[in-house]
Amino acid sequence: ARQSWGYQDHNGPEVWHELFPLANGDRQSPIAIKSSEVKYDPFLRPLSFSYDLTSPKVILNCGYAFSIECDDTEDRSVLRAGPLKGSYRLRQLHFHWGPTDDYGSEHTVDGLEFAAELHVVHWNSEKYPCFVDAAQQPDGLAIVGVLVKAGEHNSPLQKVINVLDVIKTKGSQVAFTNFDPSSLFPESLDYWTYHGSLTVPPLLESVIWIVLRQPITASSEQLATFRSLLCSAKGEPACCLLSNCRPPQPLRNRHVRAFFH
Ligand SMILES: NS(=O)(=O)c1ccc(C(=O)NCc2cccc(O)c2)cc1
Ligand SMILES: [Zn+2]
Repeated sequence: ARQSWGYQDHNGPEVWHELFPLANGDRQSPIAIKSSEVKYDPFLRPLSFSYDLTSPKVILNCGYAFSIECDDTEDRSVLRAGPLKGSYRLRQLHFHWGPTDDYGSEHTVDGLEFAAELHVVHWNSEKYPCFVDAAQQPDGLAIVGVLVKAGEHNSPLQKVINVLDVIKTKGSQVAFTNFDPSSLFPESLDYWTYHGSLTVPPLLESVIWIVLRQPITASSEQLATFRSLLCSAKGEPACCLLSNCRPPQPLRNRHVRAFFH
């Protein structure tokens, strides 16, 4: 069978459409946010989230990133309000990064690329019975995107970085709990919002994106640790996951709304 997808030339974002035709859809993510073209929407509300420290359960190397997987069998950690109707249950959080500190975010702002990007993934547990079902619906998922720029050491992030050496190879995982995902949020919860998709295959167009305006920082050393993860499994020739960011996709017939003036 054809190689599965990845981030190298032979299986990366430029050829995903061969296996996943949605890649050329009309509400794909990420996008290039142009602040001059966003529209302030007075009906948008402040974001409201409440995360239970014990929701995170494991951290795993899924081959294209590492993700902190949460127990989403009940409504213990939820995101509400903002652009959302109802409440969205926390599922997992993960990062995207690039080969150097000069780029690696997925969303860009006024042409600016950041070093990395955090995605906090939630699904509409009021309307749908599980994540997989919600992922098939236009209002099924809500993902908070946090831009990461190279700079000061990030101490809440260090708790995550400290375990990456234990999940070096694809498919490895380790227990990871007593962690508050909101400890990674910036002080301001100002955001842009638009309707988009998953940024990796299956690229489903089921995401209400909430991109925070204020970036967080991470040190160059912390960012370098991301790149030391392997996309190869144990026993395979080592292949570093140097980059796992998809470039911005056409905006097509979409508008980006701002919560702030
Ligand atoms: N980069 S992203 O935040 O858009 C993102 C979030 C979640 C996922 C994800 O959960 N993928 C696995 C998946 C998705 C839909 C249906 C499935 O059965 C599995 C992928 C990308
Ligand atoms: Zn992501």
